[in-house]
Amino acid sequence: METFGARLHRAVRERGPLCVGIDPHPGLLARWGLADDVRGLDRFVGTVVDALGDRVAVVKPQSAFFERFGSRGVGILESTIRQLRDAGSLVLLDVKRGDIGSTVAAYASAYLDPSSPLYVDAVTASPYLGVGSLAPMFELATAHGGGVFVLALTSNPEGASVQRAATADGRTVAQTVIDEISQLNAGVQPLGSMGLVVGATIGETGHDLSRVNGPLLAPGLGAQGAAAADLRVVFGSSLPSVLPSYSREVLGAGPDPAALRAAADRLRDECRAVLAAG
Ligand SMILES: O=c1ccn([C@@H]2O[C@H](COP(=O)(O)O)[C@@H](O)[C@H]2O)c(=O)[nH]1
Repeated sequence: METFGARLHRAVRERGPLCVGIDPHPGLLARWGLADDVRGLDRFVGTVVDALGDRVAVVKPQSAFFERFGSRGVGILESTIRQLRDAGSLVLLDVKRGDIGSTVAAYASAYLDPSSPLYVDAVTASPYLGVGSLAPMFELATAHGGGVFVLALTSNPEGASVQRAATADGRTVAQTVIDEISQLNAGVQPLGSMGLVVGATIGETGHDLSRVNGPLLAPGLGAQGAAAADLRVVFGSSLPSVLPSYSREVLGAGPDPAALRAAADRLRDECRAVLAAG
């Protein structure tokens, strides 16, 4: 069985370094001329999948925008996941789950067990009940070739007061998360399957990402103000492991499928140039 790290490595080589988020904000539905209801959601997501599913390495549905329509929204999420996987994109579900270990085990089976209707290639997870509490996710992901992206240094300004707080040994909270994930990926080739989320907006923070040996998801590009060139400052020598992620910046180009594709291609090429120069 091929690991998630290996599958991601191949997808990025074949399709380029880009993750596109599916975040159907009410404002975007309106701009696309769609109603803020389940039909509008279905049309919006269908257009994105048809336009991008066969050319983008990773697609990241944001679960919140589906959940807000209840069971019918979650039903659309299920079919979206299936269609994206059929089209060849890796699916990273942005759900930021975290809890005590026994509950994390249930989240793991919801997203990382191939028999689940919401089975995806990877999920985002929150480490604030302790990275160790996420062990059932790491274990199920490893067993089935999946991945987990753990929040480390998030793109929002409010994150810093928690994530950069000092622990008893002097490291920041974020650095302890980074170090624990690095241990899980140690020695794995070509890339570990346990990733981190590090926002492109955060600037130079002095955190050491050099031993992560896993993918670094970089949200915050575009709508939140960061540009591809900022990746250099944030990631330095870790640039080759960065997976740049854009949602509204791409989705705002719709609903014309050709315009969606052009936006994704342009951002992928910009990021590829920055990552290659690193
Ligand atoms: O630190 C983080 C972690 C996750 N996100 C998520 O990424 C997208 C960003 O959307 P844009 O439209 O590109 O701003 C969204 O789903 C967030 O929940 C993040 O922004 N920062």
